[in-house]
Amino acid sequence: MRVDLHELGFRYGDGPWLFRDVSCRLVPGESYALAGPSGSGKSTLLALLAGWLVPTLGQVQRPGIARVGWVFQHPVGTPRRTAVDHVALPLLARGARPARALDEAADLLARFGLAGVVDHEFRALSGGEAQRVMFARAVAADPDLLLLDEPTAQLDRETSTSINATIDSLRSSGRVVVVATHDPDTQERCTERIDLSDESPRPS
Ligand SMILES: Nc1ncnc2c1ncn2[C@@H]1O[C@H](COP(=O)(O)OP(=O)(O)OP(=O)(O)O)[C@@H](O)[C@H]1O
Repeated sequence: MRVDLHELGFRYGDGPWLFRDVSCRLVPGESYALAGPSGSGKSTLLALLAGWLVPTLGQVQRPGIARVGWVFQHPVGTPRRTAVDHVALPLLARGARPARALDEAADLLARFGLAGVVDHEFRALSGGEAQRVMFARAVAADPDLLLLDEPTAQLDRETSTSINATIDSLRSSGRVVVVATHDPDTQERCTERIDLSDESPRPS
């Protein structure tokens, strides 16, 4: 199980190149901080890793990756569905019984510091809470490749620290984790860095 990027390049239409010649191998057990200034193409690279966009140049190969989880910076949920229902859904899809799925979903939400909003409707959540609900939902789906877009941008320091610890434990549980982030603490906590801002060395 791995993700291979071969001489990857991308531009939207005939716009400027966001990046070119990105080659690296992403493996389980590591977490990759995708760094670079605003507009450098971090979210675009996540979309390429997810297979939602087709590279302009080069290739993305994902041998052994069956499930991809992607947590957006500005998540969209079902407004009147509760937080716990959002997280229970992938557990039900994986065959859990309803009562068990709800219990597990509530436990996951507690792990993300959301015990207090388990029964709140999605539309009543703050931006940071909504994103963490979707993070918990992505984890519930047991992804091989987990893509996170600015997971700490909307959080206070204490919650960010806890999210960074969660990212690290997901990494060590044998998934490929890629985090687009401006947060120096998240970048520090990740085991590898892919920098879209310059020609700094990239993991091979
Ligand atoms: N669908 C699109 N069509 C044309 N240009 C786009 C499209 N999506 C993004 N862009 C442009 O591509 C560039 C890279 O966008 P992207 O969202 O990947 O950057 P980013 O590094 O994630 O930025 P940020 O840190 O602000 O989230 C930006 O200049 C953006 O305006």
